[in-house]
Amino acid sequence: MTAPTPQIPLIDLNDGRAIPQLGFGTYQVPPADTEKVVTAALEAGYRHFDTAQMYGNEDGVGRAIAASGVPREELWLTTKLNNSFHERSAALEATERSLEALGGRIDLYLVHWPLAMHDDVARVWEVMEEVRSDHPVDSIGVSNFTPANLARLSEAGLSTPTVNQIESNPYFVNDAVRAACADRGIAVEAWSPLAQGAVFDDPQLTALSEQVDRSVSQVVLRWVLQRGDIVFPKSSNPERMRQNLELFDFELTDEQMASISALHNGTRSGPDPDTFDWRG
Ligand SMILES: NC(=O)C1=CN([C@@H]2O[C@H](COP(=O)(O)OP(=O)(O)OC[C@H]3O[C@@H](n4cnc5c(N)ncnc54)[C@H](OP(=O)(O)O)[C@@H]3O)[C@@H](O)[C@H]2O)C=CC1
Ligand SMILES: O=C(O)C(=O)[C@@H](O)[C@H](O)C(=O)CO
Repeated sequence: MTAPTPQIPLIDLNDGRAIPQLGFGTYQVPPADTEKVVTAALEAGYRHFDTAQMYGNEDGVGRAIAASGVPREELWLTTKLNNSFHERSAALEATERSLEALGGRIDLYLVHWPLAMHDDVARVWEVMEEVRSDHPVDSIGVSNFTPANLARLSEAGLSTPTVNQIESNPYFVNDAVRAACADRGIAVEAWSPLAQGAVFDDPQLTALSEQVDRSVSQVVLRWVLQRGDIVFPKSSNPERMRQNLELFDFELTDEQMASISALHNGTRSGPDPDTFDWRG
């Protein structure tokens, strides 16, 4: 039995398409559990899923979707080109594998990490443009791109990515990169919005959650939405999946928003894009 999907706002992309602002993340969902977890998320009402070649769980996402009976046009599927596949022929092969796993169509395909310490980001972006022209890949974007990486694409005369998926949470607001994206008309997707669980130990967020009578998770996710970013929390727990969808019947005041942003202390939950070059 599938729950009615809540009214989730759409964010306009610079290629004329529109993406649901709230979805479901699948990092650290083990491949063996993914079909079950994504099935539970579909039942909770999620229709937008974020996966990646790096996560090794695209097959499970695809199986859950195929078994769900949810019409494909009601879904949004994002996946990401892995770090070891930036070179053209490897990228084309990896894209074919992702398409096969995900049922033949990708809504949004991202360059997962820039690897700018080794490669010219313009080269992988040219490959992404080719993929979009020649494959059932509707929109292309980037992830973990710095302002310098974005500038390199425009200097090379290439198209503007639709989105930049970057770390953003109360401890690492990432506002300089968000501003660079806004200047270029690039939508921001906020990864690890809950700082991979660190927000739950925060006394100030606990106090605010008691004040507004919402969970800490709901308060933080609402903060992300009111900042205008796209977000896809991960949970393997059906009750928490449902809770993370219930974000559209309350609002944070400007003062409450500012108090969350003031928690920024520069602590990342994940790697720094200027140095991360893992190639699995
Ligand atoms: N492009 C990139 O480089 C990256 C992209 N991402 C994307 O962003 C998504 C979200 O980020 P992610 O790193 O997964 O971390 P999140 O910030 O979404 O936090 C996930 C953690 O929070 C817990 N949690 C979730 N909801 C609740 C709740 N309501 N109450 C209590 N605990 C909760 C989960 O535990 P439990 O499962 O037990 O509920 C899990 O431990 C990823 O899944 C992935 O899709 C993430 C990192 C990097
Ligand atoms: O989740 C992702 O999309 C990531 O790229 C990160 O998890 C990254 O691979 C990492 O944190 C490795 O430790």
